[in-house]
Amino acid sequence: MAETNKESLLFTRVNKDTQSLPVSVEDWERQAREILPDGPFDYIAGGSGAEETLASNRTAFSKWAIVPRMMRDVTNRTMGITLFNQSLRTPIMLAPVGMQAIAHPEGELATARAAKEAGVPLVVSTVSAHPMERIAEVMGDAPRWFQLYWSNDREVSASMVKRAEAAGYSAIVLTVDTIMLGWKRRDFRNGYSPLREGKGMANYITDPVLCSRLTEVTAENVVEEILKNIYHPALNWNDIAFLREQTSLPILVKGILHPDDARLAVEYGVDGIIVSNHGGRQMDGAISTLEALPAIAKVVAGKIPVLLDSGVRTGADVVKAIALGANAVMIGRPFLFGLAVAGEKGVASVLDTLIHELDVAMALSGSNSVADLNESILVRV
Ligand SMILES: Cc1cc2nc3c(=O)[nH]c(=O)nc-3n(C[C@H](O)[C@H](O)[C@H](O)COP(=O)(O)O)c2cc1C
Ligand SMILES: CCCCCCC(=O)C(=O)O
Repeated sequence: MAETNKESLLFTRVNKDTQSLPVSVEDWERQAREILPDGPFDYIAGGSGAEETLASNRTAFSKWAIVPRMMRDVTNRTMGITLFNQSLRTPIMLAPVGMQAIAHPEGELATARAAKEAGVPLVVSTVSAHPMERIAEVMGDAPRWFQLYWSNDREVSASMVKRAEAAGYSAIVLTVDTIMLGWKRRDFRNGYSPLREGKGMANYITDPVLCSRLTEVTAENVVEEILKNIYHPALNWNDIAFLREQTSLPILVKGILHPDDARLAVEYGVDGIIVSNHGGRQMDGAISTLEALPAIAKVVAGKIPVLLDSGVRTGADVVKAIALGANAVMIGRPFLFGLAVAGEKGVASVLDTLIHELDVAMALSGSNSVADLNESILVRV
C-alpha cells in the first residue's frame, strides 16, 4: 500500500511538531555545524586526503537523470523488499557508524529507537559508543546487523561475532576497506581523535577475550588494544573461511569497489556485498560508489544482494542506485547530522523525509515497486 497520500503528506509535513525541523540533509548538516565543536563536526563531515572522493560521491548522482514514465497507475505501490529472508519496509538502512556519542550523548541508543520506530534496519559498529547488547535491548525484535572490524587476534573477532549472534543481530558486515585508517587532514588540523576520547570502546571493554589478553583492564589499555587491532593489513579472502566457521548468519563484505573483488566475494561464498568507499573517508581518489555499481551488479548478476552507500541523500538518489543494480542502500552522515541536532527525533525526521521522498520519487517515475526500478528510467547526462 502506498505510504504517501494527500493526507499523510499534509500531516507529516505541515504538522506543528515537524514544522521547525530541517527538510533536507544539507539543512541538517548546517545546523549540526552550528552545534558541534570543530573536532567532532569535521570528524563526521570530513573525508580523507583532498576529499575528492567525498565530493565525487555526490556528483556521481547528478550524472544520471531519471526519465519518468507516465500513466502507469501507481495507486498501490510498495517500497518493501526482502533481504536474507527478512521483509523490510523500504530499501533503506542505517550504515554502521561508530562512536555516535560524539554527535549526541545518547548515541546509538537514540539512533536505535528511531530506527525501530521507522522499521529501518540498523547496522551497529564494532566501535559503537554503547555495547552491542545494550543497543539490542533497545531494539527488541527490530532488525539489526552487526558490523565487524577485523582484529589481528582472530579470537577477538570470533568473540564479537558470537556476542552479536547471541544478541539477535541477523547478519555480519565485515568492513574490508579499513585495514588502516584513511589520512584525514581535518582531524590532524583539529588534533582530534574520538577513540582517544574513549568514545568507541564499549564493545572491546566488555569483551571477555580481549580483556583476558590484558594484564589490567583500563580505558587506556583498551584504547591501545583497539588501535593495534584497527591496523590489520593482513586481512585477505582466506579469512572469510574462519569467519564462516564462527557463525551461521549471512556475511556481507563492505567496501567493495572493483568488479574483480565482487567476483571473488561470490567465489569465497560471501552472502552479500556493500559497494562503499566508506563515505570518502578511506582511499581518496577512489571511484564514487554510483560509478562503481553497474560493473559490480553485472558481475554479481543477482547471485547475492548488492547494497550501496556513500553519498545517498535523497529519495531520487535511492531510485538511481536501485535502478543501476543495488538491492538496497545505506545512509551514514545524514542520520548522524539529525542525531547531533535533535537526538532520536532528528534521526526519525531524517528517515521520515527520505522514506517519503522515495515514495514520491517512485510514484512520479511511474514505479509500483522496487523491482520496477531499472536502467530504462535513467539517462546519463
Ligand atoms: C563518523 C563516521 C563513522 C563511521 N564509522 C564506521 C564504522 O564504524 N564502521 C564502518 O564500516 N563504517 C563506518 N563509517 C562509514 C559508513 O558506514 C558509511 O560507509 C558512510 O558513512 C556512507 O557514506 P555517507 O556518509 O555519505 O552516507 C563511518 C562514517 C562516519 C561518517
Ligand atoms: C581508531 C578507531 C577508528 C574507527 C573508525 C571508524 C570509522 O570507520 C570512521 O570513522 O570512518
